[in-house]
Amino acid sequence: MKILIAEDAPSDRLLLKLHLEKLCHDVVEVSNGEELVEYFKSYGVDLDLLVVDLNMPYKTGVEAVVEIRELQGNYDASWIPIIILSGSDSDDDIFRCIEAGADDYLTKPIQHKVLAAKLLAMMRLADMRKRLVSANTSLEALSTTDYLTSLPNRRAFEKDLSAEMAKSLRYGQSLSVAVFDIDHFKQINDTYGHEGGDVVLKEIARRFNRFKRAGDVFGRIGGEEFGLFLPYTTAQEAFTACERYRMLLSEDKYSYESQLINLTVSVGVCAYHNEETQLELIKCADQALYQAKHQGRDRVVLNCTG
Ligand SMILES: Nc1nc2c(ncn2[C@@H]2O[C@H](COP(=O)(O)OP(=O)(O)OP(=O)(O)O)[C@@H](O)[C@H]2O)c(=O)[nH]1
Repeated sequence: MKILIAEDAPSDRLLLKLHLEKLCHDVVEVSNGEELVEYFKSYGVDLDLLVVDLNMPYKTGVEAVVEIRELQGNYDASWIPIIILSGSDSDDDIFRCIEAGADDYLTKPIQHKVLAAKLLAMMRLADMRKRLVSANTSLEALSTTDYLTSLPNRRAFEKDLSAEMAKSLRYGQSLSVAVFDIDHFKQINDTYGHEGGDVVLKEIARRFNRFKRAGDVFGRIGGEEFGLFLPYTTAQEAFTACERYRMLLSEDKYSYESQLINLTVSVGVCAYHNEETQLELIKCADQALYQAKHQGRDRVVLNCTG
C-alpha cells in the first residue's frame, strides 16, 4: 500500500516509517495537518491509507480528517481509510476521531503487531470500497445504455437533452432535435425474424455512430426509433445533417445472410425555441416524422411551426 504518515514529532515519524517500510509499504510523510490536507488535494488518488497523528500544529488530526472526508464526498472513488494515532486512550477522543471520519484509532506507543493487524483490516475495507464503487459504476452504465445497440437509452437521452436545453436557454445557443424511424421495419422482422431485426437495429446504430458529427447525440428512444439532438445547430442546419444521415444509410445496402437489405429511415426535425418543454419539443419532431411517413418515407421533414 502507499501510506501517508502525518506526524509532527520527527522521531515518531521516522520509527513509524521504518516499521511500515519493513512491512513492504511505500511511505510518504508530512509534518502537520495543513500539509496533510494539501498533499491529499494534490495526490490523494495515489494513496491507499492515511495514518494521522491527533495533535499536530496548524490543523489537528480531527480537523484534517473532517476536511478530507468533505473533499471526498460520500461515494467518491478516492475514499481511503484513515487511522488516527494518539497518546490519549480516552473514550471521548476515540469517539471524536471516529465520528469525524477516521476508521480506526491506535494509542501510542504503537504496538507493531497491532499496527500490522490494523493495516490488514484497512486493506480489506479499502478493497471492499473499491469493488462497491466499481459495481456502482457498472450499474450506472447499465441503467443508461440500451442493451441491444449500446446507445444511450431513452432515459439517458432525455436527461442529456434536458441538460442541453438548459445550456441553450442560458447561453442563447441554437439546438435542434430529430426523431428517426426505420421504414417498414415490421417487414424486416417478418422476413428475417426478430433476431434478424435486432441485427439490423444494431447495424443502424453502428452506422449512425460512425457518421456522427462531434457533439451530436443519438439515443434509442423506442423499438425502431432513434432520437438525435444537435447542439449549436439551427433548424436548417439540422435538416441538412439529417438528410446526410438518411442518405448515408440508404446508399449503402446492408447484407444480412447473403441478402441485400434496403435500409431507409424517415426523419422529423424541429428546432428548440427556448420556451417549449422537452415533451413538446419531441412532439414537434414527431409531427414532422409523421409527415415524412405520410409523404412516402425515406425523407426528412422539418417542422417549421414548432
Ligand atoms: N427485432 C426487433 N423488432 C422490434 C424491436 N422493437 C420494436 N420492433 C418491431 O418494430 C416493428 C415496428 O412496426 P411498425 O410500427 O408497424 O412500423 P414499420 O413496419 O416500421 O412501418 P413504418 O414505420 O410505417 O414505416 C414492430 O413489428 C415491432 O415489433 C426490437 O427491439 N427488435
